[in-house]
Amino acid sequence: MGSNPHVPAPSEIPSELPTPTTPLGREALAAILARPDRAVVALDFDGTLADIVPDPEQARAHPGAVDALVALAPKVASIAVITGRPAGVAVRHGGFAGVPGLDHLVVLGHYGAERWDAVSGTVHAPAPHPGVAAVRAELPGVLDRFDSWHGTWIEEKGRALAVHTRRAADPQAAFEALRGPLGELAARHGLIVEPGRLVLELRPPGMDKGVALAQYVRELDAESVLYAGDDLGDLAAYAAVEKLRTEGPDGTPGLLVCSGSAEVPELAERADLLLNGPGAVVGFLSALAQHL
Ligand SMILES: O=P(O)(O)OC[C@H]1O[C@H](O[C@H]2O[C@H](CO)[C@@H](O)[C@H](O)[C@H]2O)[C@H](O)[C@@H](O)[C@@H]1O
Repeated sequence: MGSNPHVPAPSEIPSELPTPTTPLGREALAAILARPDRAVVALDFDGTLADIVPDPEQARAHPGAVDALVALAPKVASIAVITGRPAGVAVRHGGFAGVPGLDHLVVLGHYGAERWDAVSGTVHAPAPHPGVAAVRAELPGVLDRFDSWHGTWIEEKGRALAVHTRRAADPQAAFEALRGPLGELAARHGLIVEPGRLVLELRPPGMDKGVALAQYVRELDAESVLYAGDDLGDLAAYAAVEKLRTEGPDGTPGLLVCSGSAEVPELAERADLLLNGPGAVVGFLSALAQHL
């Protein structure tokens, strides 16, 4: 990336903000501070804006999350939540609908296959993949063949099915035991397995958070991007940011934020800024809003 005279030097990052540990991260944060109106802020939901809980139905945005987004929204080009959840579920659990100040929020659900926007309040989505109905019919029988079935359960996601092992007697053993068989089942019906935090999701191929994020950054003609995530499904978005940094004459500055956990070390290794879970992510977004 060439040095841009309009972008402050990374040393000018306010001391109240956590400093990214990488030069590219510091450069990206400086670019966001210099031209926030050209920055896209993209955020994962579970594990990043919402604490991880045993029952996905009980997950809610961190208490300070909506206020932080409201403070940030008028200062940046756009805020997008990019999640593996159905878009409508993330909107409901996040408390994102009808919030003054979040009138332009976008939620890209099912890894980008669905799109909800606050302006219309509706979800746009492609036709369902026929493989999902076939997998729905066979999945209970496949799980019954394994002892690790006890405590595992199926989350019905409409366009996908997720097998959770967090509440199994040995969550990691159940996850490992089921990964192969569920991969075979998914492949037989043209689906893929998306592994996550003690969850194996059987879903249609062709879309991921990286594709969704790159498309959104292009759509907004953004000059910088911040992406925050915590799980394996967020690695595609990390890769998209890494690619955006290298494209074009100067690249698009990108800040990779990790909502850290002991469960997924893979993101921390690639992040520019490691934060201690959703509370710290929300604190960072609030502090960022104050400095824009
Ligand atoms: O892309 P995300 O917003 O991070 O969504 C990924 C999956 O999140 C949910 O599962 C995770 O959170 C649950 C609630 O805290 C937790 O119980 C589970 O162990 C985690 O894997 C959700 O249930 C999935 O459908 C999402 O795909």
